[in-house]
Amino acid sequence: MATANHNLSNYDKATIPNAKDFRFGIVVSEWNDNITEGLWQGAFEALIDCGAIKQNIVRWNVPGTFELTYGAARMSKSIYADSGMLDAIIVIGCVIQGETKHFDFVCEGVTQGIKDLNLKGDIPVIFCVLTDNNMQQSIDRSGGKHGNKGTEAAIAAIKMAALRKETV
Ligand SMILES: Nc1c(NC[C@H](O)[C@H](O)[C@H](O)CO)[nH]c(=O)[nH]c1=O
Ligand SMILES: CC(=O)[C@@H](O)COP(=O)(O)O
Repeated sequence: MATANHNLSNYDKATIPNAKDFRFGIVVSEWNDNITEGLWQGAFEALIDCGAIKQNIVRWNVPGTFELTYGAARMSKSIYADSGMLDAIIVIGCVIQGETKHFDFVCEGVTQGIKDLNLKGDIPVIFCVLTDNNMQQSIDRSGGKHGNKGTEAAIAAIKMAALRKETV
């Protein structure tokens, strides 16, 4: 189903576990920050709406989407003295097609990198990366007419944190 037929901000709290006991890490790319800040806001607000505690949400910034993999890998190894390991990580980026093939390599690199972290690591890493043809498509998906992919990612993070807890 294309995003055009599925608003990214829609969720039913009755189908989502309470997030009050979960710890979340969010790694945010600074490239296209007019978009990534909107995605961050959507994710943060949805986590809080579903019961997460503000002190249990850790944010790190990285220069661009390609660095999200390293940021998530380092964050997954970080022990938070006051709360222990994280329960889920969300990586937030926005890649927009330019004049060259660089778009393809950044998108492929982050996709494979995050996939590998999910296969090899113990903490689920949620892929909140827009890979758009133009800025308008990114605007539409970061709080515009198609909703907010950050919201969608937050719900996925809660559900995967619950799955991880249930399958220990
Ligand atoms: N063009 C975009 C980039 N490019 C930068 C890379 O992500 C990376 O930071 C650089 O190659 C150094 O390693 N990043 C985005 O997030 N979005 C873009 O549209
Ligand atoms: C995704 C990118 O790296 C891209 O926006 C860079 O633009 P260009 O391909 O014109 O150098």
